[in-house]
Amino acid sequence: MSNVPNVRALAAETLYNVVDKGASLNQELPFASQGLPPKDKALLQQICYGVLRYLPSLENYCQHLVEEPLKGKRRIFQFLLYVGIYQLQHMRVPPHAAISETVNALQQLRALGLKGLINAILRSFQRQQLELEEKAKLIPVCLYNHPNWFIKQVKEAYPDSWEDLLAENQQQAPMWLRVNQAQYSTQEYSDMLTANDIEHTLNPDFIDGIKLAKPRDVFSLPEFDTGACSVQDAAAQLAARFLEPKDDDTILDACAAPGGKTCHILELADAEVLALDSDATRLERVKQNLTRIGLGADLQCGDASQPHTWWDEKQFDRILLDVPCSATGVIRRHPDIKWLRRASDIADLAALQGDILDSIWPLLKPGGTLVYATCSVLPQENQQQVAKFLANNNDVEHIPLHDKDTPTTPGLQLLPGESDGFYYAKLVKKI
Ligand SMILES: C[S@@+](CC[C@H](N)C(=O)[O-])C[C@H]1O[C@@H](n2cnc3c(N)ncnc32)[C@H](O)[C@@H]1O
Repeated sequence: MSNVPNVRALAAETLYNVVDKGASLNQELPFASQGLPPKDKALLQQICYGVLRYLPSLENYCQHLVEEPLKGKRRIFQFLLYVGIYQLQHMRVPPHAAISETVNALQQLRALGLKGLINAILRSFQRQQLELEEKAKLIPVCLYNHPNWFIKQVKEAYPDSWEDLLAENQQQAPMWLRVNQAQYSTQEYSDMLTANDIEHTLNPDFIDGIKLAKPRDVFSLPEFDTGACSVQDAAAQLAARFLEPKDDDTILDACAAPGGKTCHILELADAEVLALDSDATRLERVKQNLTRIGLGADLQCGDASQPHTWWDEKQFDRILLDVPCSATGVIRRHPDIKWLRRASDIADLAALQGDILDSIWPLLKPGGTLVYATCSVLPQENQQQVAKFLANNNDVEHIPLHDKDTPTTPGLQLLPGESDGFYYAKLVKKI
């Protein structure tokens, strides 16, 4: 027996932990990938992402193909079936190899007795594929491969573009770099990439950013280890630019971990930054990121909605509020979000965000700037949140970020495409 773990078995276990047990893919994948050769790591990632992207269709095919649903501990074999069908439907693996490797996974899963059943179901899928696909397309959840509650909310919010948004969520997100302006200009780093034959493009809407033609290992990027660039989506790179940090400013980054935006602020200005986060483990990553780029900030573990527990009563020149959110703008990067989030989470998150915004506002100096940000596409967490804040407070001046940014429909909403889905609003405290 080979000592190399079977990737399909690992994928079935990972998916079972995410979908049935509610674990996050971000935590499960590195764990499952431990010790795998790079090629198998990439395959495991591709299969897990793919199954999560197409989960409702895969479930639907199996409802037609499996006489008795696999329940309890046997649920893991249901996920193995999804892994097999996903390969047959979407990957370039030759069908005989997809089926035999999936059946071989049963050895690792200690269920050789199911060989005949899994083999027969996958072969039935092959025979009935076209018919099953047509049937599934009649059900909206399977046609769009998103949960019903989310389809309904984006349809309401974006009556003209909701289908494009859902289709975009099914794509692989591009890999963007943020050039550390304290070390190189974007053009200088672009030239370094060209000299290293690394294909990429620039976009004037994202002045610190470079989009790679293909994802690659970060350590193959020039001077990555000394902080010349960082991996960060283009939309996320707008936060620090909208904040406009200046040398000697005092700045609060109130929901800072893992620190992408903290680092960007410090790359743009020699400012005094307090990076706050309520999660001590995630705060550790802010430290690691700062160390790599060679810049420093004060780190504080604390709750942004309870400033009296950590604030020294000195107001800040600028505040970045990158609040916890539904992350529905980054489904391309985290397809598990579709299945981990519930409709009821949105109202809870909006209440928490409102609470944080109200609690943090007094910490801003008169004349100071606050940037509110989420990686959500849902108005409840974005425009509606900020419109309510503007209506309830008369010491806030709303600063438009584009032509249609008004106090009743405030902010800039980016939808997934060239960048991730993100929302920004800029507020200044009246003097
Ligand atoms: C969207 S992430 C921030 C990403 C970060 N700004 C970056 O660019 O790397 C939101 C963060 O808010 C933190 N958080 C959640 N509730 C919080 C609270 N009540 N107070 C402070 N931080 C909180 C989470 O731990 C999480 O790290």
